[in-house]
Amino acid sequence: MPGKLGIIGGGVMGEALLSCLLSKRMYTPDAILVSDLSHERRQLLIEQYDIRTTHSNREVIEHSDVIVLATKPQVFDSVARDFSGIVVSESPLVISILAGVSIVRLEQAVPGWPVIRAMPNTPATVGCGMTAIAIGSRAIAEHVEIAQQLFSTVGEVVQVAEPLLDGVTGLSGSGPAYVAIVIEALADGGVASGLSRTTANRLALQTVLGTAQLLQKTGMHPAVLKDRVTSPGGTTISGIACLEELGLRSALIEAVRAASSRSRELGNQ
Ligand SMILES: NC(=O)c1ccc[n+]([C@@H]2O[C@H](COP(=O)([O-])OP(=O)(O)OC[C@H]3O[C@@H](n4cnc5c(N)ncnc54)[C@H](O)[C@@H]3O)[C@@H](O)[C@H]2O)c1
Ligand code: PRO
Repeated sequence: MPGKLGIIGGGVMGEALLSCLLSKRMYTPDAILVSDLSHERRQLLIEQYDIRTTHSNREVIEHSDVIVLATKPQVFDSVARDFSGIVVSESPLVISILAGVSIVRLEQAVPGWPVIRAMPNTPATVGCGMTAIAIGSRAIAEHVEIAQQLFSTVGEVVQVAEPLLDGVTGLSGSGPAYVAIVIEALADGGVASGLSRTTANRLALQTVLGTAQLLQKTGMHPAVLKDRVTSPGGTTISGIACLEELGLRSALIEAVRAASSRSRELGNQ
């Protein structure tokens, strides 16, 4: 991908994108400028990735062909003010990963510039991310191509209509946290059954990874895989009966719904 990349907000997600884009050689360190208000974050990013950083969002805006907004949604109004009055010869593409902040609000903040909203997730750090993008009214095919290229470097990409991004946020955006809890809890179960913590962690992690890969590689429906593991009168059905009684399915459904609705709420603030 050509040109200069600017990232406003070098926190968890800004760093996740940055580290994978560098390791996949999509950008060289000298083509990236990151702004962050935190001196500690800037120092860490310089030491870790040998990139340039600044405290000034305006410097990033003036420097970049593609600008990724990666601050918390709660500080969006302040970041939006940094765009006002900036004159550029060619409008940069603005890609926002902020949960909830609508394309309309983004387009008002960057008058005349193309905007794309994206919802990536933290496995992007290791090139296994899942990102959904929604296209703003001023973005043309060339901008969509840039966003597709950028996020396909860090994992998979789907395009959705903007109203669906709240559901995406509740599922794949927040999902790594749910899956991490599942892995931790499976390992706890192993420890409760007498396994060492190290062995239990290893078993839990590889079980989740292997199951996901099996489903992905074969295209098998999850219910079919569940049935294949479950012998009549065997061990698995006892475990499944327990999960059903304690409501794992509805807990996960409600978790995705609650996170999606919080994403909508953040957008209305
Ligand atoms: N963490 C995730 O899993 C994830 C996934 C998808 C999308 N997102 C979205 O990414 C955004 C960032 O989330 P995060 O988890 O990386 O948060 P974070 O708090 O780790 O990072 C935000 C960074 O922005 C900096 N910052 C604060 N105000 C600033 C300002 N005015 N100008 C420049 N920098 C400023 C902070 O110092 C911090 O380093 C959020 O909008 C979130 O909705 C996060
Ligand atoms: N992390 C962000 C949040 O919790 C958005 C999706 C994942 O708000």
